[in-house]
Amino acid sequence: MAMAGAVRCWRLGAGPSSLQIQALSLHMSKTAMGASQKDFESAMNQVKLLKKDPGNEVKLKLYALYKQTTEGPCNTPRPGVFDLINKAKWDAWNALGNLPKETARQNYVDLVSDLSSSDSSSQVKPEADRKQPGYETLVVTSEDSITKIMMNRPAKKNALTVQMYREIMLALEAASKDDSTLIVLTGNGDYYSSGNDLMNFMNIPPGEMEKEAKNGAILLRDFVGCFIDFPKPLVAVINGPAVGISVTILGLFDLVYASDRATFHTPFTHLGQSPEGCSSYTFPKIMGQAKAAEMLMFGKKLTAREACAQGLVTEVFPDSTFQKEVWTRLKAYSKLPRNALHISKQSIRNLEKEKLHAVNAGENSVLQERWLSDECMNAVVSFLSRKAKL
Ligand SMILES: CCCCCCCCCCC/C=C/C(=O)SCCNC(=O)CCNC(=O)[C@H](O)C(C)(C)COP(=O)(O)OP(=O)(O)OC[C@H]1O[C@@H](n2cnc3c(N)ncnc32)[C@H](O)[C@@H]1OP(=O)(O)O
Repeated sequence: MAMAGAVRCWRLGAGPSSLQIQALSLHMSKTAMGASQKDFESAMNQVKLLKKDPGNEVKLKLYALYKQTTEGPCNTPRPGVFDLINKAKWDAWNALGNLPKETARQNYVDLVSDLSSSDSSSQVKPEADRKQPGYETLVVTSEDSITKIMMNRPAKKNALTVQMYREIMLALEAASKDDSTLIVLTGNGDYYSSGNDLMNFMNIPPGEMEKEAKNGAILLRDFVGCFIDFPKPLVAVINGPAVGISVTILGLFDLVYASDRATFHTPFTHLGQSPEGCSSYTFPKIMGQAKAAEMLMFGKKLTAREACAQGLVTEVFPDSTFQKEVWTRLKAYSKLPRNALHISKQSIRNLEKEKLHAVNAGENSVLQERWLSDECMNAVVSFLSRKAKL
C-alpha cells in the first residue's frame, strides 16, 4: 500500500544504534511540551528507516495523521466504491474529524517513536553477537529458529580433535533443549571435515595404548550415540570435502545438502581401521550392499553428484550459490510447525534406535582392537611423516 510522504521505503538500511538513538530522541520529545515541526520531520524520516513492515492498519493510521497534520481535517470527496485503497486512506483520514493539527502531529511522532523502539529491538544482531560462548573449536549460532554448529579449525581441514568431539556433543545437547526447529552441522573454510584428527593417536605414553583405545571407543560410542538419539531434524551442510567419520555419520542425518565441490571419502582399509558411525548398517540400507562395499571396504571416493545418486546426499547445489540456496531453503523449513516436525522425526527414528545403538557398540569394539594393530599404527605414522596422503 503506497502512502506518499507518510510511509515509504521500509527496507532502507540503518544501523541499530542510529535507530535506537533516534527512537530515544523521539521518545524524549514525546514527554516534552509537544512535538515541534522539526520532531515531525524527523519522525517522517524515521518511518522510512523502519525495517519491519508495520502492517496496513498502522500505515493507514500514519497516513491519516500525516494528512491531518499537513492539511487539517479531510476536505476531499470520498473515492468511488471500486477505488479500495484510496477509499481506505480517505476513511482513515476522515475518521480523525476535527482533531487539531498540533495533536495529530504529536500523535504521529508518538506512533513513530513506538514503532522505532520495537523495530530496533527486533533487528537481527550481527553473527559475533549471536555467537554462543564456551566453544573453542566450534562457532555455534542461533537465528531464524535454526541452531548452526560450525566446525572451526579451517587450517587443519576441520579434523576432529578429542576436544572437538566433546564440544559437538555439548552443542547438540544444548540445541536439543533450545527453542530451535532445525540444527545444522557445517564446516568453516574449504573442507567440511577431514575426519578424525590423526594426532589423536600420538603422544600416548608406552603401556597406555590399550587404556587410550578403550577411552577412544567410549568417546566414539557417546559421540555417535548423540546423533542416534538427537530429537530434532539434523541437517548437514557439506561445504567441501568430507572424510572418515564426518561421512559415516551422515546416515544418521535427516537432510544432507552438498556443494558440488564436496567429495565423500571413507578410506578405512587404507588406514588399517574399520567403519563407524553406524555406516556398516546405514550405508548398505541407503545405497545397497555393492555400493556400500565400494565405499567402506575399498575406499572409493564419491563426488557430490555420485553421493546424491546413491541416496547419501539429499541435493547438490553449485558451489557459487550453495550458501544462499541452502539457507533460503532451511529458513523456509524452519517455519514449519515445530512440534509436528519433531514428532515426525522421532517416529521415524524410534523404529531403528535400538538397532542403531547395537550397531554402534559393535563397530566400536572392533575399532578398539583395530587401533592397537600394526596396520593402523603404520598408516598413522605414514600420514604424519607425510609419506601418505589420501
Ligand atoms: C588410541 C586411540 C584414540 C582414538 C580417539 C579417536 C576417537 C574417535 C575415532 C573415530 C574414527 C574416525 C575415523 C576417521 O575419521 S578416518 C579418516 C581420518 N582422516 C584422514 O585420514 C585424513 C588425513 N588428511 C589428509 O589426507 C589430507 O590432510 C587431506 C586430503 C584431508 C587434505 O590434504 P591437503 O593437501 O589439501 O591439506 P594438508 O594435508 O596440507 O592439510 C592441512 C593441515 O591440516 C592437517 N590435517 C588435515 N587433516 C588432518 C587429519 N585428519 N588429522 C590430522 N591432521 C590433519 C594437515 O596435517 C596439515 O597440517 P600442517 O599444516 O600442520 O601440515
